[in-house]
Amino acid sequence: MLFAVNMDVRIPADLDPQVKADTIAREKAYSQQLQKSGEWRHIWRCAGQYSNLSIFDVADNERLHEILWNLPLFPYMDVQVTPLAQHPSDIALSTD
Ligand SMILES: O=C(O)CC1=CCC(=O)O1
Repeated sequence: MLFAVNMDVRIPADLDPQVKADTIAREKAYSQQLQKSGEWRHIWRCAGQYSNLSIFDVADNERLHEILWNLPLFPYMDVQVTPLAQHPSDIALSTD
């Protein structure tokens, strides 16, 4: 199942710099592990924002929830999830 996930990162200004650096490093390692496994298909920076737009390919809603809930930055994020369906105009689906 494909999902588009928008993550807006809102780290408090008064968060300890070492905790912030450690959390961001753990976020990167966690994300890259899931990219290698194929569940985190794409990650794009939303230009001009501390946000990303990511595409996940996971077995079900529960697996997506597990992945998002365990993001090290999750406590500092606003997350929006959009389930994706095939578009009928997608030329990849065309039999013509
Ligand atoms: O910087 C971000 O957009 C938050 C984030 C998600 C995965 C990652 O490595 O950083």
